[in-house]
Amino acid sequence: MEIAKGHAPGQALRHARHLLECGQMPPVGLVNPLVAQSWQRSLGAGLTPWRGDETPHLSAPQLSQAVERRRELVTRARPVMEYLHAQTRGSGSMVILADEHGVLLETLGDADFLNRAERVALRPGASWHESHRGTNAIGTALAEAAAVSVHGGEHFLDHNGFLTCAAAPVAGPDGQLLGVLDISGHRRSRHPHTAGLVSAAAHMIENRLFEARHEAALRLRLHPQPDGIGTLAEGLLAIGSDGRIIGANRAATVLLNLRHDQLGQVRLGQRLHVDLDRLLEWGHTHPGAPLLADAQGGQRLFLRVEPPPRRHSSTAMSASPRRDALSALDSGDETMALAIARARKVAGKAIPLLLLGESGVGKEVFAQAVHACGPRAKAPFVAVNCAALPEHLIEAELFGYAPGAFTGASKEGCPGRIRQAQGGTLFLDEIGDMPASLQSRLLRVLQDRQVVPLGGAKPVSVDFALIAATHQPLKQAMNQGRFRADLYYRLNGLTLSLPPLRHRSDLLTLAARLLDQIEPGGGLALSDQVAAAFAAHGWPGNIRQLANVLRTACALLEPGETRIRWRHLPDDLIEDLGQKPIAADTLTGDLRALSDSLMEQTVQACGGNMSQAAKRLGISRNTLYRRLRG
Ligand SMILES: Nc1ncnc2c1ncn2[C@@H]1O[C@H](COP(=O)(O)OP(=O)(O)OP(=O)(O)O)[C@@H](O)[C@H]1O
Repeated sequence: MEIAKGHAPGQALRHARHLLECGQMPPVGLVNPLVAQSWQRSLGAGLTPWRGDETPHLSAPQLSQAVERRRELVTRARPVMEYLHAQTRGSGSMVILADEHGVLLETLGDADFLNRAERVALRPGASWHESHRGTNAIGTALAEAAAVSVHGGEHFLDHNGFLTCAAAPVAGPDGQLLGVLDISGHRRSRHPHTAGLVSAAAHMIENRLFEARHEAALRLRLHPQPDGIGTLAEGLLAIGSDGRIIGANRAATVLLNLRHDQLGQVRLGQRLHVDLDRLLEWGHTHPGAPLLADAQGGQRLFLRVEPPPRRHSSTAMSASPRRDALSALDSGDETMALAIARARKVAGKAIPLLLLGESGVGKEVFAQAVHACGPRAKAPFVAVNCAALPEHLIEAELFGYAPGAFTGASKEGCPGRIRQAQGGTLFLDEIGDMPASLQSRLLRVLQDRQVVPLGGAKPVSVDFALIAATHQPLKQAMNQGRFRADLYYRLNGLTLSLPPLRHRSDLLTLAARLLDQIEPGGGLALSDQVAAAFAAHGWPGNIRQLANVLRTACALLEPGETRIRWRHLPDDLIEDLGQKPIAADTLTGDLRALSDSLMEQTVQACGGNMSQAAKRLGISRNTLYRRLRG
């Protein structure tokens, strides 16, 4: 740690000490700035190079209390200290663990290099705080919260000049300084690698503390290089069941630009572009394999995912089952859950599915999920919107045509959508709008499992699963003669009605899932007021409308903002929501009154606890007080 300008290193230090002993601080540059600052602090504490502040040794009960207070640190540090001791055996040095006050808790090693008085000073219970012993590696590492080496005359007290010491602080998983690890020996035994060894060992202890603290959580190991994972340079993250980062080691805080005081507040998605469900799935299906992810700052990091052990399945996250496309549509509504269960039973069987439901309830999404969960998943899913095509084109679109079959037809011909679905699933959307002339042709295809392209004589065999959908009451259309009865019965192997959004009991869960799809892991949520208004709204456009509203709202969020509030909603929706306020008996249609009333209700629900209510509402306590005062 010695530096010298115009002096040989030893000379510079001797000169600096001479000045110190004459009561002067040496000029800048004569000793390492860290040492100079520490000397300054030592003088400020009233010490002189000849006299420390010899605080009494802790008594045995006091020492056992101090050890008890740092039991976790001592337990995790001991094997690492033993390892260090093995590495330094025979070098005449000691491995020392001190607490955050500089009190020695444990020592290991050869004390032969010490005389009797010195042995007492390096026994557990002694304090090496800077204010007692001036500049020394343990005290100065604590004061600087950084790894420090102090050699010979750099020690403030003259009588410690025979020592060479290297120390590194040890922080807990929440960044709190817990203590310091040190190797001290006779100055003759100085070794250039000691400082690095101590720092690496302190990291090792920190990682052991981290793993012990977060053994039940989802943990991520990260590094810019795949080979860096598993080394002391790796970042460690612990993720809570709600997706928040609850623990990070020093390397992870640097890699993710994270402060320890942000732990528990920042969500993983705010630092890494990853989806929590996907991470968990990866961890289970690819144990040990690194996954590449982009950090917010643009850096690419390799992650190793360690899912929480299964025995801790009480947390929501670890309990989350691996989901396929159909169960991903189940967010808690009973009617949907029943539809999903029934669809799952017929997926892959030669039973046509007819999906009924208002526009935007997710019929096509449902059909895709049925396809994805069946044995035809690897073959195409082909959707045809029967209402969107002019009548004369539907025929060509569906059945295909031979080369030059009609004016404007391409020379190569066209296989048609039905043949494109070969082996997979044909989804006929808005089947209720299919012209009568085509209904009979479609019926023939379904009966014969053959297609005759327009202008072609030869029938072509086809094999596909059929799912049809309509927002029209198809049975009524059949009864009124607008839809062929025989086709109706061909289509409806199993009819499932998907509920409109206003009838779904899981609207808010669905909204939360949509938000997570829009910004995976971003921790976006509706404010309580908006959530309450959404839950009471009629949603004529169903999930399509909700998804669009949320997409726009997310685009309007300010950077760092995660709550969707009134100001993020389109004016026409706010009007609609205002016309249908929730709890109509207690509220007027006025939005201000609506939100005031919600605030009061929330305060009541929180038993008058304003902080809790403010947190739930996503506003500051001051705003809540101000609004309630009126
Ligand atoms: N479970 C869901 N999760 C996420 N988004 C969904 C879900 N269901 C539907 N959506 C979205 O809602 C929109 C409408 O879905 P879809 O096209 O499946 O509805 P539909 O009932 O077939 O509508 P239409 O009858 O008008 O064709 C799409 O943008 C889709 O992405």
